[in-house]
Amino acid sequence: MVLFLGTKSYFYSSPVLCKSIASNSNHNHAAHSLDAVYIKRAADIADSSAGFTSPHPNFGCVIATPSGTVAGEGYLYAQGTKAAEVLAVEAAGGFSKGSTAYLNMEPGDCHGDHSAVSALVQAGIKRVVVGIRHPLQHLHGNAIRSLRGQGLQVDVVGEDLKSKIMEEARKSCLLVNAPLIHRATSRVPFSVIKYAMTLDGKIATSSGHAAWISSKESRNRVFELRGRSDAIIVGGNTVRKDNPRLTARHGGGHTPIRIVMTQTFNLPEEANLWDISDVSTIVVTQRGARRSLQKLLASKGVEVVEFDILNPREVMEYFHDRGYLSILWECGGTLAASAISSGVIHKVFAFVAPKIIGGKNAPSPVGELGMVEMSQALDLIDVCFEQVGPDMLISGFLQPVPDLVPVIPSEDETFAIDPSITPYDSKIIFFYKTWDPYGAFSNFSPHPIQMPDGSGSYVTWSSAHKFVGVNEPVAKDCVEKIKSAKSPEEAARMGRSMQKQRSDLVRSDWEGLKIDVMYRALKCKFSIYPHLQSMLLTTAGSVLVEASPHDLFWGGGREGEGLNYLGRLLMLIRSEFLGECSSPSESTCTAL
Ligand SMILES: NC(=O)C1=CN([C@@H]2O[C@H](COP(=O)(O)OP(=O)(O)OC[C@H]3O[C@@H](n4cnc5c(N)ncnc54)[C@H](OP(=O)(O)O)[C@@H]3O)[C@@H](O)[C@H]2O)C=CC1
Ligand SMILES: Nc1c(N[C@@H]2O[C@H](COP(=O)(O)O)[C@@H](O)[C@H]2O)[nH]c(=O)[nH]c1=O
Repeated sequence: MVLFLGTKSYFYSSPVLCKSIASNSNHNHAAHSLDAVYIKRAADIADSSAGFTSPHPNFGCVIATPSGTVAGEGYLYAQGTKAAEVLAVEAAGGFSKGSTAYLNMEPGDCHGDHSAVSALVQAGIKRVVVGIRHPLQHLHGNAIRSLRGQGLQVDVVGEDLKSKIMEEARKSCLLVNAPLIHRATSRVPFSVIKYAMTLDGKIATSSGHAAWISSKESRNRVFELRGRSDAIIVGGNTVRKDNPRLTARHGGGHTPIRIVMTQTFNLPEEANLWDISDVSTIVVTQRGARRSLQKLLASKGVEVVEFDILNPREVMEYFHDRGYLSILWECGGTLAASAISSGVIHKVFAFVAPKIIGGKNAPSPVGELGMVEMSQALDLIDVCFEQVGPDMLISGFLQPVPDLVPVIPSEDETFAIDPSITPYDSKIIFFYKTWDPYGAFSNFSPHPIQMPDGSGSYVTWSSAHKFVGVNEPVAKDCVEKIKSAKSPEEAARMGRSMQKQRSDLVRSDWEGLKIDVMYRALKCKFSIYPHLQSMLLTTAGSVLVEASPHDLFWGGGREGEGLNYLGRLLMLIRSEFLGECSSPSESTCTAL
């Protein structure tokens, strides 16, 4: 764990202890470290306006002179205000000439406004470092192309600048605009669930009283979280029990709208949420529920939206279509469970107060999820711990922030990989667990192979390849252990754990090699097990996607954010079999 410094953000807050974001490693790429620092700084300042404006793209720009000193900074305050780049160039004045501009995100330059690009060009900026490309398809790459076209050197993190520290810097850029990125890659807004619970895991007493569990400091923090959201949502029971206001009382700025989700419409006629003088309220309900009360609330100015099927996913898709980027769920455990199991929650903020209230029937933050074993628990990613007043705030992601690299191949791309797929008419076959109908496509299927490892010896599991040829006794020992692993899972686990403990033992050319090793292993597997080859051939015309929610390189991710290299290779091999191409791996590998 490491202290994550100097960041003021909705998504990770300072000072915090974060479980897996940063590393203590020596920075091998010294040349990158300054770039990384300034890209992170650009992400930090981009966040400055959040909470005071509706969640919109957050842009920050830092201008550093050739000697590495900051000459100017700027961030976009709101849509339509001066671009971050313009402000930074103005602040840097004459020092801009020959300097480097660091941008957390490629400028949008939408609606014909090219002010960001023009400002950088006219100021004589020599080099631009871009944290992430613009996530919206129609803007993706435009500004970068334009800057390059006008002679500036543009380095995009993750493309032109690759290293561990650059990867961390890039992550800051992804996080600061997570809601926008979600909008570009998903059909639901970015959703955060926040709750306050006692040390014994209760969000209210058995009678339903909850004011207050968390401290004043924590509640002030919630006001800030509200200000960073487009809407706050609660269930009908929270309205009945708490009569909440759900306003962002953080000293001005953006005020989110309030949403109530009720099936029965069994709501009070008088409630704080029906006072829409400062901010509006939308009640979403089941079609036909208590029309007379609907009319009464409508007469007070409350908007009522009826759904044929009222569930969190339908509701989130509806608000996504209405343009909402980010939603804060402040409901009780009943609705929370429903939202989590619908897969619409991306981040959790849990305020834990050092209090014990007890109560067998006192509610907890998340109701029934139907899980029976701890192995089913949802693991949070990038967990942060922060003390807020007397409370502990624990936050983390339930789903990774999507990467921006296009994912499951586009129709054109797929056609190029495998011409048997007709664009516009392709079916997607997902596989993941070995017991799925196409589970044999998984690398964990029980079909061992013997494949040459490049050093004259044979290995069963491709995981061993990443340590092959490394002249270190531990690496050699690891290769031997992986070779004798009982199952592919065990081999993969050993490989992962060794890589985690001793990343220096992974062969230096592994990144460039792993796709080829996987290709050869798959070609071998599907060559020597005829029934697997037949199964692969029966999928001709379909897109194959490994539905791994965790592995964003080999798998397709939960929401299609993964690169799906396993699926791509299988499609390639399928088309080779269909075209009766042969490959050397067929003759050099065997079944066990
Ligand atoms: N400490 C904390 O952070 C918080 C504590 N609380 C406390 O929690 C208690 C209320 O918890 P809880 O009853 O779980 O309240 P919820 O906020 O989860 O409300 C549940 C209600 O949501 C509505 N709903 C609509 N659609 C769905 C759906 N698909 N799935 C589930 N619910 C749906 C229903 O309303 P309807 O019945 O109207 O149809 C349901 O009864 C109160 O005592 C409150 O004080 C609440 C929020 C935060
Ligand atoms: N009890 C509890 C919370 N409860 C949440 O806050 C809502 C009340 O908001 P408002 O009326 O705007 O002050 C309430 O309905 C519930 O959603 N929040 C917290 O941060 N800490 C707490 O201890």
